[in-house]
This record gives sequence, C-alpha cells and structure tokens, in this order.
Amino acid sequence: MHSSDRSREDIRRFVAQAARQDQFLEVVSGEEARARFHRHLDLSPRGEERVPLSAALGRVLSADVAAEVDVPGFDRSVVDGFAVLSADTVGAAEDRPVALRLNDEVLAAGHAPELTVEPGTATVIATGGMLPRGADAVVMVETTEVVERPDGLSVSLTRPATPGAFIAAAGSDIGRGEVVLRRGQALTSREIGVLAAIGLAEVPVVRRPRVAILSTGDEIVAPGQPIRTGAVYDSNGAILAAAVTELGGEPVPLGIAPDEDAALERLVARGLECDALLLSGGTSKGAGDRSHRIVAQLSDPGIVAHGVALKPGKPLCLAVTGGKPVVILPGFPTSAMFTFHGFVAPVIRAMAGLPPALAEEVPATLPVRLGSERGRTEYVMVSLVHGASEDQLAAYPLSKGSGAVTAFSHADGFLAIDAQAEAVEAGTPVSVQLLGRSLTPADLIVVGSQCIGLNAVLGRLIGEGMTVKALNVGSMGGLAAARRGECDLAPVHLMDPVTGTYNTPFLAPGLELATGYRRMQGIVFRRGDPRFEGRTAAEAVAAVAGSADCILINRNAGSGTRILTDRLLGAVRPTGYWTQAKSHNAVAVAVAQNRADWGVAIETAANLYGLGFLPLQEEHYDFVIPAARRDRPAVRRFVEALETPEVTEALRAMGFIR
Ligand SMILES: Nc1nc2c(c(=O)[nH]1)N[C@H]1C(S)=C(S)[C@@H](COP(=O)(O)OP(=O)(O)OC[C@H]3O[C@@H](n4cnc5c(N)ncnc54)[C@H](O)[C@@H]3O)O[C@H]1N2
Ligand code: MOO
Repeated sequence: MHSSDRSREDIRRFVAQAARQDQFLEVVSGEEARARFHRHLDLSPRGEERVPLSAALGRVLSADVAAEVDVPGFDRSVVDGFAVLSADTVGAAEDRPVALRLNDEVLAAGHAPELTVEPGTATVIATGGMLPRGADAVVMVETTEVVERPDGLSVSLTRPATPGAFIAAAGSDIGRGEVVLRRGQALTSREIGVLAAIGLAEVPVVRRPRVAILSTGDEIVAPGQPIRTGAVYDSNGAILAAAVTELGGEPVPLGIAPDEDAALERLVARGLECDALLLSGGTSKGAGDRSHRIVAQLSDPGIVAHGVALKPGKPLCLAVTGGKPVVILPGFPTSAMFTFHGFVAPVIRAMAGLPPALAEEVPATLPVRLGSERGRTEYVMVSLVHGASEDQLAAYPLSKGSGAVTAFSHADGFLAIDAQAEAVEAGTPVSVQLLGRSLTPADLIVVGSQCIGLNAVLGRLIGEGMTVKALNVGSMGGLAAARRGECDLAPVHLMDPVTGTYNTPFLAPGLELATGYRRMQGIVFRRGDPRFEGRTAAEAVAAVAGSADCILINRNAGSGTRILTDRLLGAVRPTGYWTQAKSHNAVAVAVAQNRADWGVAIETAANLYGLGFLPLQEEHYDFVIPAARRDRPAVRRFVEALETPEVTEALRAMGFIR
C-alpha cells in the first residue's frame, strides 16, 4: 500500500509501528518479564513413568515411596557368637563362669532357625543370622570359651548379656508402611540404596522434560569442525545441553541454524515438538539477527517480553506458545548462561518435578572499584578469596564481559549492582549469591599477573592434590591484593622506569619476594617481513618509526611491557601507538592476523603464533609473598616446587629463563 493512499494520521501510526518493530527492544524489568512469562506457563511436572532401579540415578521421584517390607526383615545378630537367653547369664563372672549347652544347629545368615533356645542352652549364630525362638541376646565369640564335656559341647560365659544385646530388631532401619522417600526427591546413589533395600526393582519418576536447543548464526561452527577466520565455536549449545541435564531435563540438540528464515522456521517447528525450545543468538537488532523475527510469528500468546533491564541479558526474548516456553537467549555465552539460570532453569526444574533451588548468599567486600551502566541492574561474576582473617571474604570481579565463556566456570557467585548506581567503590560490603557448588577455600591463592609458565609449577601442585585458585588481575592488582593479605602469592613483573629494576622497588613492608623466572621481551612481527627480518630491535624501530603504513599494536598503559615500549620509542610515536592490547597474546594475534605489523611481547607468545622475534630485554616474573603467609604449607610447597629441576626444565621448554 502506498503511503499517499493514507491519511496523515494513518501514515504517522504506520511509521510509529514500523519504527517500534524495527527498534531494538521495549525493555522491561526482570520481575515484570518473569511475571509475564509465568502467567502463560504450565509449571507442573511433565507426567510420570517407571524406570528400572539401574536407570534411576539422577531422576526425580514422582510419588512418595512407602516400604512394603521391614528392614531388617527379622531380628538378626550383628556379631558372630551365640544366641542365648539373657536370664541364663545373670551373675556370670571370671571366677563364676556360666556354661550353656550348645544346640545342634548353626545359624548362618539366610538360614531359618529350627530349634528353640531353651533355658540352659545356646545356639551358634553368625553375623546376619536370624535370631532363634527363645533367645533374647547374643554374646560375642571373643568373650566365650567352648568346653567339651561328656554330655556334649558347651559354651562358657564370663560376663552377663543384657537383653537385646547385639541384636538388630526387625524394622529398626525401615518399618513396613513407612514413607522412605518423598515425591520431588532427586535420586542419588544414597537414595538408590534405600530403594533397593525395600526390594523395589522399578521406580516411579517424573518424565524428563524434553528441551530442544538450537544455536543460531552463520558464524557458529560445531566443535570438532575446522574453524575459519571470523567464525566461533558453538559453546552455547553444549553449555545449555549440559545445564538442561543437570536440571533434570532431557536435551534435544537441534544443532546450528544459519541466519536464514526457511531453515530457522523448520528447526523451530521441530523444536516445538518438545516441551520447551531454547534458541541462542540473533535476538537483537543487528544485521542477520533472524531468530526473534521467526519466534514473533508464534501465537497463544507468542512473545511476552523482548528486552529486560539486566546486564548481562538485555536482549532476552521470552515467548510462550500453547503453554510451552520458547526462549531466545542472547548469543554472548555469559549473557546466555545468566539469563538461562535466571529465567529458564526454574521452569525446567518445575517441569522436572524439582523444588525451587535455594539461593545462598554470603557477605563479602569488594576489593576494587566497579563502574556500572545506569538503567540496568548489573550482575557481576566474582571469585571469592579469604581476606586477612578467615571470616572475611573478598569478591574479585571476573570482568571479562558478556562474551566470555570462562566467567561462569571460574566464578563462585555473583553480585548485583543497582540499576541507578554508576559505580561501587572499593571496600564496599556486598552480598554474593553463590552458584550451585559449595564454597571451599583453595589451599593456595594466587592473585596477580598470569603467565602460561605458571602452569609448570601450579600443575605440579595440583597433581599432588593441592587446590589452587588463580585470579588474573595484573601486576598492580596482585601487589594490592598481597598488601591487603588476600592472597598467598602475587605474580608480578613491574619495572621501575627510573632504575630499570624489576619488582624489588615495589615491595612494601610485610611483603617478600620469591624469585620466579625471566621472560624475553622483544619485537614480534610476521616472519619474512623485510622491515624486521635480520635486523636488531633498535634498527627495526629506527626504520619503521616514521612509516605511515607500518602499524604498531601497543600495550595498555600501566603494563610493564608498555613501560618497556616507551623506553624503546623515546619521543617517537609510530602509527598505531594509541591502539592498546591487554595481553601478550592479544599483541601476537593482532600481528598474526595482519591488523598490525609489529608490537612488543614475550618470546613465548611469538612462538605460539609462529611470529618472528627480535629480542629486547629480559623481564623478571617474580612472586610477592605476604610475610604472614610465607610459612603456610602450600606457600612453602610452591617455593620448593619452583626450585626443582623438573620445573626449571619445563619452564625452559616453554621458552622461559631460570
Ligand atoms: N546496538 C546494539 N547492539 C547490541 C545491543 C544493544 O543494546 N544495542 N545489545 C548487546 C547485548 S547486551 C548483547 S548480549 C548482544 C546479544 O546479541 P544477540 O543475542 O543478537 O547475539 P548475536 O548477535 O547472535 O551474537 C552475539 C555474540 O555471541 C556469539 N555467539 C552467538 N551464538 C553463539 C554460540 N552458540 N556459541 C558461542 N558464541 C555465540 C556471536 O558470535 C557474537 O559474538 O548484542 C549486543 N548488541
Ligand atoms: O547485556 Mo548483554 O546481555 O551482555 O551485554
């Protein structure tokens, strides 16, 4: 229809509607989005099925289970000995033993007794043997002596037995009719044992909700496939399938859909045969974001919220069709996981018959300042370490952004920053919501600059059974953590720009230094580049410094490598000087992928990416240790391990100098 056919008012409405559709999102609060979602969902368990006991691990009971038998099923002896009448043993003593004539029966386990224990007699009984008629106690074989007499064998007792001694009564473990396990119980090996003990071969369990999982995006590649430049391995598909399983659901992987309507429509239709459908990626406005346009075609009621005022998670799209949840999670893995756990996990749990998860919160202190964007409640993944005293916790932000996949696996929990706050200052008390696992403090806490060489030592300690937590906060961050007593070791490589000396000038009272190793720093370039190949670092810098098309990739201000680069350059500012990478690897990747032509990094990084290397100088990578922690066993073990020939050899093999 041509716009000239319409009245001005019609045109205005038409444009407004089109603009709103095309516009990113109508953002609502997390609570509002959840309320709209739940209003249309059926959160009851997805029916019942019976499974053999051998397949019941991890399943959820759909009904209470009552015992139809007693456990034990009969009064039984819990020791090897003799079944007796306790009245016969009254007064027995070392100097006045009581002799009881042995009956012609041996009560092994599984044998139903035939003879009664009459006064003055006893019957041999094994552990697990059924107590015979007449007997009301068992005496242990160790406290008896068997004597041979003309009228047969007797057992001689030197101490009295109390009624009921060494007997486990029928039903004392589980009584017939007793409810042993309740509906909603997730079955672990412990519950399986109980079910077996009452003789159950089949168990009534909740049918697992089938959850279809679809990753979307032309750039997404399945793990195991070769990867082209610009492509990304599908981590969301694997994470979501595992998370669905953990929550008692059955994942139905639908693979990867390209950004193409027909394929997406077909896969969405297949997904709707399941109890729920999860997509990831393509939920925002970007070119090629198709998923939400396909989901928008669903009805009854279709999309209920698209856009929540949360970070991460803003582009979350929640839909319901005919009572089935259809959710598009943001493509960024941390955002996908966060919104999955916040909005989808409770729904899967309910469908799987599990009770709501209990969220455990612990108080902690924020050791560094955290900036935040106003307008969205921001959740920040944190790693917890004990402070100077055991009852204090410091919550280190794992600020790798929404695109990271490691944040969730490294985090102990997360904290929330109010939508209105622009920052949270260092030292602020915070409340950390723990992620599933329990908080067990690591034996060794390493906070500072991370280096792949560190694995040579830490890997060894972990192999010995030690638990290690290593947080990458850079040299300065590590030094500050050591000063506050929040770590055992802070790996640092800080050069004093005045003297050129490493690390020692930065020590404060109460801090000591363990010598680590050295890393050769130098210029990295693509092999064969004649501007660098065969020259010394100084010659190369002099040759390229004024060239407009020879691009440098610099390091971030404050890093040791930046200080070195600035010393190397003096007053010269080559092209690319203001482009900063945050790590040795990032510098090497930029050069390897031709985004830049040279940079300063360690030799190990150059080797990793097959780059040429012009040595500049050695950088000292040492360990700052708070004196108060020096004698902790884990710290001593670390320092010892560092000195071993094996570790030295492993470091040398990686290109480090010791
Ligand atoms: N102009 C705006 N752009 C963006 C906004 C915004 O408000 N305005 N929001 C940003 C936010 S917040 C997020 S989160 C992302 C999410 O966008 P999409 O859900 O549309 O996701 P994609 O664009 O498809 O992918 C984002 C990112 O994640 C990678 N990805 C996707 N799927 C997977 C997967 N299965 N495994 C691993 N990685 C995956 C993908 O390659 C992209 O790098 O949008 C911002 N943009
Ligand atoms: O809020 Mo988006 O979900 O990561 O950054």
